[in-house]
Amino acid sequence: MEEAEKQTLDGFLKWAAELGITDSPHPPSPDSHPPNSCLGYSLAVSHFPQSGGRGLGAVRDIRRGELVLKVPKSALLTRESLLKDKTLASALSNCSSLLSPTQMLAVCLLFEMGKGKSSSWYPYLVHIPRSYDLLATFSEFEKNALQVDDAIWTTEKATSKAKSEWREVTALMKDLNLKPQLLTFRAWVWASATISSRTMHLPWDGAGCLCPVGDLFNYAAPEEESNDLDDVESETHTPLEGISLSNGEGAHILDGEQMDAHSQRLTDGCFDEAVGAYCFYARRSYKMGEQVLLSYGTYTNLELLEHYGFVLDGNPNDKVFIPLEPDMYCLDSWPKDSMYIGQDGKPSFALLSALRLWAASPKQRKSLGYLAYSGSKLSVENEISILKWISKSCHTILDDLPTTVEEDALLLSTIDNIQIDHEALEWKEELRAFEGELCAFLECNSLREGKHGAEFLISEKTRRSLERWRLAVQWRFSYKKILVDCISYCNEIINSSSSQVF
Ligand SMILES: C[S@@+](CC[C@H](N)C(=O)[O-])C[C@H]1O[C@@H](n2cnc3c(N)ncnc32)[C@H](O)[C@@H]1O
Repeated sequence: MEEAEKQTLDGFLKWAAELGITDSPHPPSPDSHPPNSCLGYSLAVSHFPQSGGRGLGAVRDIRRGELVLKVPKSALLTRESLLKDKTLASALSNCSSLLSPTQMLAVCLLFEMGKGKSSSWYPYLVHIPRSYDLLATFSEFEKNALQVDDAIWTTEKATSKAKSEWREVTALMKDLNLKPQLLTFRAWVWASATISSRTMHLPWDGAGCLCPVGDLFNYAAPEEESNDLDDVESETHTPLEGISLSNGEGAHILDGEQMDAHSQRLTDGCFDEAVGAYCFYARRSYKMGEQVLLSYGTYTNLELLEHYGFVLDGNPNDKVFIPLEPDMYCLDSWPKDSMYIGQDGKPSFALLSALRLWAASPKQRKSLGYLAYSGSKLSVENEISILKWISKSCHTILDDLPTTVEEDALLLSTIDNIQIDHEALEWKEELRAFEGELCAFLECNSLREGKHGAEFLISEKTRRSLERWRLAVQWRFSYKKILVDCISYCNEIINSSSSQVF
């Protein structure tokens, strides 16, 4: 970390301590001086290049269920706290019924940013990232690099939502005399992305809150997520949404019974009314030096990309939906979004059940339908026919995409090399296999190839575009990998079942 960066970080952690933020269960008594940092007892800010960059590491061994951070209500940046500014409050009061809570918080955030160093939140605001990689920030090239219609459509939807929300608040932001650079669509996307990727759930405010220091926890997917329909239905997509893990006043560790009750829940941070603070508990035990992670909720990789701007390798909650005809899902009552192929390449319970019924004869359906509902096979022939159908569908999807999973793996490692070593001359050789896509990247970034290859220095803007291109390729790679694994899974079962038939 550079010296200047370290100094502002130290200043921020001191400011946070003065607000009562602490990683210790034994805060100083009210009449003593606040410590120089809110961290140091359980956590420290550190860099984790493989999982989220800046994050929080354990400075001691931490036990599962321990309280690791407490952020008092008064230290949360909310609409309520920012609306203490009278100018802002009066401007917003005229149009509050026309705007969503998130739009209002975004306007409040931009207004506060406009105050610069005179904002009381400045020590915190200065540490919020200045750019994001959420789908709404993707250029046309980056969007097309996703290749899959569903993902492209989700990106277009995210961009058009951001545009229409921005248009709706433009007059208000002009009334507030925001500086020209804070009135732009770029600034709006920044504020919306800050809220999408950093806010935490509050029971009383639909926009949630920005939680200084608490928003430095990087993400780990909730473990042991089952494919039960109950879980599918109870999934939540609120950013960093919390479910109460409250243990009552003065208690700092969840007991075994409480952990059991909560261990399957979706998050490990929540606002605790009894304590009057946002409380973060360790979801598992950590060794000193390990990164302490938070589960923001259950997300597929496309959802992570849309709401948080990253993709998780081996995300246990990732899914691929294959096209189904209406007669395939009208025979039962499974919701359509429960019919998918899981991250391990296995078809979900509901998909298998629906297809077993669809492939059965009317007579079989009548006499053996109950087996399908309970997740059992109807017959070897029925099973082979549906696995063949699934495998063929996966092949069709893969064949329609412009690159293979192997090509994507190669492109990913090439982009990684470019990110590590910006030697422009190596570009051309390494990327020859992806000439079309490379040309589009160069063109979109107003770069041209010289006679020795791509002769240019990578600007900050190009570096960011390269990162988003990488994310798009990483996403499509994990998507295709699921389909490839599903084909192998189906073939394996078909082969072993065929030997039973013949
Ligand atoms: C709440 S912030 C976490 C702290 C953040 N790393 C920072 O420096 O401010 C959420 C953002 O961190 C990054 N992030 C969190 N977990 C990640 C992970 N497992 N892999 C990659 N990026 C992650 C994403 O950019 C995400 O939008």
